[in-house]
Amino acid sequence: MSSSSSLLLSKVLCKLSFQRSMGGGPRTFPGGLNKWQWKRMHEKKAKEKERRLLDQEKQIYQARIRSQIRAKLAASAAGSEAHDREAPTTASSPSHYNPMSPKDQIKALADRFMKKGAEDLWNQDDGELESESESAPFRPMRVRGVAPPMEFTNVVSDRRNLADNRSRVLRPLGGDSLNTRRFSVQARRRSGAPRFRFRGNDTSSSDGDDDSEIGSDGDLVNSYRGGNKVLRNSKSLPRFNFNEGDASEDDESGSRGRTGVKKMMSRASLGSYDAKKMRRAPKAFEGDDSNLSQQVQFIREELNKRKSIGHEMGQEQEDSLLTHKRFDECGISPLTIKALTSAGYVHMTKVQEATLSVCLEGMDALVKAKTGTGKSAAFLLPAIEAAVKEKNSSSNQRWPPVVVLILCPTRELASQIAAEATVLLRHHDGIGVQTLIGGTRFKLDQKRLESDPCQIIVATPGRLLDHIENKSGFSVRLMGLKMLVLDEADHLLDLGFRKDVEKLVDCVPRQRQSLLFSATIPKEVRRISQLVLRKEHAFIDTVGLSGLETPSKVNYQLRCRSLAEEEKNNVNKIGKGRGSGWEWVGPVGVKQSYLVQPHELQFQLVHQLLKEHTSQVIDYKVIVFCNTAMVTSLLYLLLREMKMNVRELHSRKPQLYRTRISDEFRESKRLILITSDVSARGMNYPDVTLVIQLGIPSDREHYIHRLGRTGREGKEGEGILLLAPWEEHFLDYIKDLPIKKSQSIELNPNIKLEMDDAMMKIDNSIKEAAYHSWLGYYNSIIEIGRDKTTLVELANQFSSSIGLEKPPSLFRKTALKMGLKDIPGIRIRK
Ligand SMILES: Nc1ncnc2c1ncn2[C@@H]1O[C@H](COP(=O)(O)OP(=O)(O)OP(=O)(O)O)[C@@H](O)[C@H]1O
Repeated sequence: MSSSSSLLLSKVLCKLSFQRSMGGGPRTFPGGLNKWQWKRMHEKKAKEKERRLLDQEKQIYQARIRSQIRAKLAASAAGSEAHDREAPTTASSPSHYNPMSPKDQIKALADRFMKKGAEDLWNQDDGELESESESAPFRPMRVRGVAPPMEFTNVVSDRRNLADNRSRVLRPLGGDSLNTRRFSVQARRRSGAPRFRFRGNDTSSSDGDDDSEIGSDGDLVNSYRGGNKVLRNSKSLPRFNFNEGDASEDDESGSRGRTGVKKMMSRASLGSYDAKKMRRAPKAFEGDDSNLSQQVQFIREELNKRKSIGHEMGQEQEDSLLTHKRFDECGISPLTIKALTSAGYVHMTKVQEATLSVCLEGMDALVKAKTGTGKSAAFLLPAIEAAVKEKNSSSNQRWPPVVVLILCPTRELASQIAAEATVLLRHHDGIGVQTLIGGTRFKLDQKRLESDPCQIIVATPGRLLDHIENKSGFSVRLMGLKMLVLDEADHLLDLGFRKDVEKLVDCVPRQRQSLLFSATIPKEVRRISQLVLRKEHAFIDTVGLSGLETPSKVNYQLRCRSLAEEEKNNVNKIGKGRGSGWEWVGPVGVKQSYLVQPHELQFQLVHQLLKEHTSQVIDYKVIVFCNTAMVTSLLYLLLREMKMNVRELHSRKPQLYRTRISDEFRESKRLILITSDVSARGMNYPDVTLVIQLGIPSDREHYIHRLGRTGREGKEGEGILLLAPWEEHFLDYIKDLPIKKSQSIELNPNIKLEMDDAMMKIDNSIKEAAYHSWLGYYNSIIEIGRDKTTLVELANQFSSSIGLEKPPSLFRKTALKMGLKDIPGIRIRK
């Protein structure tokens, strides 16, 4: 020991003994510092940290200014000279930015940074970065690797979207252009309405079920989802434009160290998709003698021609979910290609095209794509490739390590994904997939894991944790994990599951690839996703500029008809079919509408809607979503009593039953499924013709996912939301979606009598449970649950509408927990 260090040590010991002799608690801190030194050191550290953050903010701000100037310069280069001269001034003009000085701006940003939840530093309050210029040139490029230097803000935005016809006609023929892809971690355009939130109701049980319903004793269990109070602002966020001049912008806007490779799509390879075809200026007139009317006529024709080219191409792209890119172009192993081909997958869907290369490169990704657009295959293919790679590199072990772990929120979804993986793995010997889901015998899982080793596991979080905690060998197998996938990521990161997911993430190696997929990715989830993802991850959003997560495309259905018919009816025609026997018969896609009806009439309304639909659509297949398992059960029994062809599926049913019903519904036509939110996400039931949502969904995301059970793979579908008058406020949260009020339906009084009869036949215990779960569900909704007196009145109306003489009583403890103990109309169980 050197003399200086021994001196220091003796000083520390001396100080300690002095303090001990003075009595009281420890007065020294590590390194022999006293309280004040310790405090000062921390203050200094905090100041340093603050300064660093301010520096970062400053850089970001400067990058924004530079980016703005470049964007303006680029725009003005294409536009007028006058604009060109103004560009640098406009960059900082108050119309685009806050009228603050840069210094104030940085300070404001830094102040906000210190507040809770301020990680998303570039939100709408920062003022517009730049306008969503329609005239901004579309320049396809390829971005590889995003390595942001900062903890919070990393922006690499590729704004190639399909919002306008110009961009639509540019398709990634060569394979490298990702025109539907946008990369970013923060500073992203917000799609819409504020997040509709529940105050309570943990809607997920640990086994991954997704019902919000009463506890096992029939009592109301109201576990709180507190703390999630972040409201989303509906204002759109500005985004950065990338163009040829943006090479340095990547660095400046928070991605220092990133190796950006931009590939310009060759004009030759664009073939008929050359967007410039549309943008090219009309041929110049030569000679001065051409008269003005000729010129006008020429320009008109030219414009019409361009319009029709754009329309055809845009329509072609919109119509098809598939892109031109084939699976055999992207380095997937031949055996997987063989399986894909026999499953009928030749071309990629948009989300697959946008994500596959990134995921195959080993990068972490957060992916948002519409429901029913092939997200499962988009993560299964890289997962299979990871398993193949690992199998080739590792020796034959008796129990191979688990290479890929796929987490799903529900058991049915896990089974469905495992089934899809099995199909894709059919030609790969020695690579297996297994499910670990609740509701099955734990011992059986263990036996399967031992007898049938697998590299890919699809699991619900609760059961997976059981295995980790109770089977030591299993944790060892997880040490070889290479890829973690979260399907329905926003739901898995929501409060109901988050703790489990956090624990699971702690049990797997840090050196892994993580992929998060969902049709909905709210702002909070973007932030929380950092729990799982590396900082350097890609955010891939194929939902596009419309920001509509629902399959709400509006295209034109063309129906062939005879010319004679056309002349007779003089119907509305559009470009392509003009004069050739085509007519425009209106928009198709998923038709969304809502109906308002008091709760006591809603069952009857559902019955009437079902009757109408089943009489009109030959191969009908309908899903009716209820908010709780017990209301699902009641409606099912009621409709069954009324001789409708129904099935029920919710978390109160045994797993074997659930699997059987799920399989039956998948295979069938002419069947109605009454279900709770266990079927809301990810379930791929082909050809669902109608989705009815009974009552207010728990949030905007649930509405979208439930609706997404219809209109899959680009097919048509219909969604109807039934609301009570006091539930109409929910419409504010989905006002950006194309949902329209439906014409009111006159209810048949005879059906009412029939329904009352059927209701009488249902056991009172079912109705009581339905009442309890109804009360629990609505009590958890902030807007309704706040006014307890009204809530209880409404619940009592519901109770009498389902044929209960008086409202069922509650346990005192439950009433207390729900804040309903002294509310008039609540009966307490003695
Ligand atoms: N490349 C492809 N070619 C043809 N069909 C495909 C392709 N990719 C996926 N599909 C089909 O599209 C359907 C929907 O796929 P999938 O269930 O993966 O959608 P999703 O985006 O995960 O939906 P959700 O958001 O509801 O979970 C499935 O029937 C699947 O077989």
